[in-house]
Amino acid sequence: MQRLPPLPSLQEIIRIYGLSAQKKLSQNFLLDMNLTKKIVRSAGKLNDALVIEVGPGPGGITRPILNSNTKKVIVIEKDRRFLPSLQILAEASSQKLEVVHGDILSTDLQQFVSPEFHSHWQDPPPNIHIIGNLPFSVSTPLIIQWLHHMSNKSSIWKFGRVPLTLTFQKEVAERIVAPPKSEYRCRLSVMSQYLCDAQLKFSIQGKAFVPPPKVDVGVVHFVPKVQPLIQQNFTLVEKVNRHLFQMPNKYYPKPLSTLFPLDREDLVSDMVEKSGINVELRAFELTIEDIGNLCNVYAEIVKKEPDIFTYDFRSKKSAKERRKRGTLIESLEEKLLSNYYVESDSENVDVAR
Ligand SMILES: C[S@@+](CC[C@H](N)C(=O)[O-])C[C@H]1O[C@@H](n2cnc3c(N)ncnc32)[C@H](O)[C@@H]1O
Repeated sequence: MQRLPPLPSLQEIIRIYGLSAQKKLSQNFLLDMNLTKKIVRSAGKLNDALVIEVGPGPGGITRPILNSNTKKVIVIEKDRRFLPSLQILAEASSQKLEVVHGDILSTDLQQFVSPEFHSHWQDPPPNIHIIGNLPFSVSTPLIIQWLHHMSNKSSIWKFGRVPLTLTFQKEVAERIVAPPKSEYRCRLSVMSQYLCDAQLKFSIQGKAFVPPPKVDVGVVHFVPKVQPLIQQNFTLVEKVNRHLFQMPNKYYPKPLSTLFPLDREDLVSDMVEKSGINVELRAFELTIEDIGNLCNVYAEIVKKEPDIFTYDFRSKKSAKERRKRGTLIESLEEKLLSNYYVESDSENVDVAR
């Protein structure tokens, strides 16, 4: 097994290259190698794997990845100040490591996959792993972008059910894995869980980072499901969820009603009746199966009346009317995640902003 030769410590690398953490890039480094090894272990067995690490910074996670008997490692880093120190790792790894300078939000990962790693969607996941400890402002829009790609089997998901191991602000990690009735249940829970098996592996206290962020961090492992639990297109599922979770604590017909113009209450009744879901369930109590039923009925309606899909309850006129009727309430969840969701309903929308 090829291991890295002795190298300067991460602290020394940071000092030698003057790598101060930049606030504008939300750089918080993990220098405790026990924790970086634990993150890498939570990705699973990496023998002979192709690993893509996003946001390597000074290389605290990259080192244990290189020491895990991996075949090829690609790191994608936006801040060019880290490139020389990552290059040292590339040389020490006999060029097993390839350093890419770029922004992960606009990088199509499929370019890094050679045919030997391809597999089919129905097969067990390919030996490709994506790992990253990114700034929170990047990891949330990124997971939404990637969930969208998984749903289309596009980008790197052309080559099978590539798993992800990513860090998030702990509260967001808890939301990703939250079951129905949990106080953390939100649209990110549903969007993640209808497409993936998502597991919160462990948490890391904020104070373990340098400099320490004000919040703790959760490490989440995602494996795409062979069969998504909702069989509708991502944009439609995202729209139904966005409406439901504007008011997670209200009986679900109320937030659902914002999907339709005010004079089309008949369609709300239609959805409730056809889905057969108890009207006394609140949005946060719905299971993914329930939400899947609602999406199916909504898709039927939209097929018959395509204009319904483009109806926007926040247009000036309807927003005013709805405010009067109390169906325009900003929830806490909305505030936390709103920056990470596009407001447009077009199919080709890039969900990362
Ligand atoms: C929170 S730091 C973590 C660094 C390192 N992975 C660690 O655990 O110590 C996030 C890293 O992601 C990089 N980064 C931030 N935004 C990025 C983007 N859009 N694409 C690629 N890298 C990015 C930062 O420059 C920084 O190196």
